[in-house]
Amino acid sequence: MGLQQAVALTNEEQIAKGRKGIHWAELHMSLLRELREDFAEKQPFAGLTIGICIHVEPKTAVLCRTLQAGGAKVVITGSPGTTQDAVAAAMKAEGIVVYGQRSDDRARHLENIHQVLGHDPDLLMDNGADLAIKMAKHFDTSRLIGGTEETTTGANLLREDLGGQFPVPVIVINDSPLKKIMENEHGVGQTIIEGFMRTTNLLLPTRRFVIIGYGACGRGIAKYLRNLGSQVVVVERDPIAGLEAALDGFKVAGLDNQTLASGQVFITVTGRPDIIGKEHFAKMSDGAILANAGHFSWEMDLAGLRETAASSDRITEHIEQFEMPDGRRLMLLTRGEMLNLAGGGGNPVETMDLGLSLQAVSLRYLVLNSRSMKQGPQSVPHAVNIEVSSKMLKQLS
Ligand SMILES: NC(=O)c1ccc[n+]([C@@H]2O[C@H](COP(=O)([O-])OP(=O)(O)OC[C@H]3O[C@@H](n4cnc5c(N)ncnc54)[C@H](O)[C@@H]3O)[C@@H](O)[C@H]2O)c1
Repeated sequence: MGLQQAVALTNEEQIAKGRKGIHWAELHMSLLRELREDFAEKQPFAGLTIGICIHVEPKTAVLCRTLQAGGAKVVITGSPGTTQDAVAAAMKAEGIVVYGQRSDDRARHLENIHQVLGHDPDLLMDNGADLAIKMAKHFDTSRLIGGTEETTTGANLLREDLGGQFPVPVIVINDSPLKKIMENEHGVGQTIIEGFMRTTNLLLPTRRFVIIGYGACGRGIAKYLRNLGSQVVVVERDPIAGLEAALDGFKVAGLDNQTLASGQVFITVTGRPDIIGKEHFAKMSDGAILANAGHFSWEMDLAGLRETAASSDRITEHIEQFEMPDGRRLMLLTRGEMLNLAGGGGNPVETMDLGLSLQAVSLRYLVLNSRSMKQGPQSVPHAVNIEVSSKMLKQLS
């Protein structure tokens, strides 16, 4: 099938399209539907504003509706490159305040974060600590009750950049064993492959992948790829995680000359910056494909790649070709943004039902208990994990 011509939709058409996507997600999000009924009755967020930074797409729209049903004013922005404009239009039509659009870059994203914080939120739901760090540095935090943080990257930033100091409790959703198992491993594993297939239209069996980072996400990607016949080499800094990869049957190697020359696809998924740099680009083979599954595109030195390349050319919506001075071509997928979100449909609906229910139940927990909790980043309370896992187990079995 050839490329389809993009046709601009009217706002009404965008709303209708967004609503259909949200409807499909909601049909498969039984945990959030159940919570929505409970929240509608008990109004745990009555009079409160919840400031959110999370990908704007159908599943998070279902979460926003759930919080809205519980009495909250919901103000949201997405992450650069992942906002679905039709979903944003449908959310706005339901009274949710949405900032941002798909074409936003990092600078525009930071302006959107500022706008969300301008609504004086009582609760924060963050994805990459953008809201929390900006609020701690530039806004009055006196009315803040607490917050949640979705990602490993955000938790690292809170713990390292702010030294764990934040004036209210922040529940780190990613620390929940439930999210690690269901979303990071199985959700990301399945959908990074979907993103690769959709953006490249290439065969998986026999293709040589190098997965950098063998945490929950990397483990999922490596295992799903192997199940589909790909050859996988794992690069891992931590010897414990490396040992686990080896025991799971993968070749574990450094990002050395041999790995760089033989790899056909490199996927970063560490949550850390500058994992692949100029010295690595210099040794990759002609046609090597670069993709990222980690939260920020900073895992590859893209500025360095642009600087070194003799020229670059966008050859499809999602593939940019960089011609190096020696004639080799490197192919960057989805601008280095998360491949499963920027190039695919994002994590499977059921995994997000679990992750986003952890968010909703944690926010309710903060409203009821924040005064007795310690300040700063902390794990998901046991009671929240038990409530959500029991419901999910019932659904899946
Ligand atoms: N794409 C998505 O939908 C999605 C979903 C969840 C999480 N994430 C993101 O994916 C990233 C990884 O998440 P996770 O839960 O797997 O984290 P994790 O902390 O469990 O795993 C990261 C792994 O990377 C390794 N690592 C760090 N620096 C390295 C280096 N220089 N070389 C090799 N290995 C290195 C660490 O040792 C660790 O084992 C984070 O940025 C997270 O926010 C993305």
